[in-house]
Amino acid sequence: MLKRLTSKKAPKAIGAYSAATQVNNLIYTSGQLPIKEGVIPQGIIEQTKASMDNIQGILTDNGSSVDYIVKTTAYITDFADFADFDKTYQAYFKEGFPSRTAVLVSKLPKDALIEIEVIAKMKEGN
Ligand SMILES: C=C(N)C(=O)O
Repeated sequence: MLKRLTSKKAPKAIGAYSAATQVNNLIYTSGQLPIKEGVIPQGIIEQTKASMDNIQGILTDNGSSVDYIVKTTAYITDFADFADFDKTYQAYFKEGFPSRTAVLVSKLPKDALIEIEVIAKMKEGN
């Protein structure tokens, strides 16, 4: 089973992608740019929060949550931001951290500093 997912808690796609796709009991989000209320906030801390809030919204709207994230990939444009990104990111997790890959990239859409995508399991019964 393959299902395209949407969420009112995440920004509208800026291109040809769905907020996420569900395959069996796994949700694959698209890369979430740090768009909050239509704008990209300043700085890596606020941008990390915005991307993670978007991910949280997509997951909770679709029968999952950040506690069910299996794997995260974070794309960052400046590794000088890494410590602030990491500290902000880790506050979203209560029971250990998902697997993660952090990748340095030269540029992101809308000149964002970060974009985060996740693979998450559905909660039992969803
Ligand atoms: C923002 C994106 N995830 C994209 O353009 O693919």
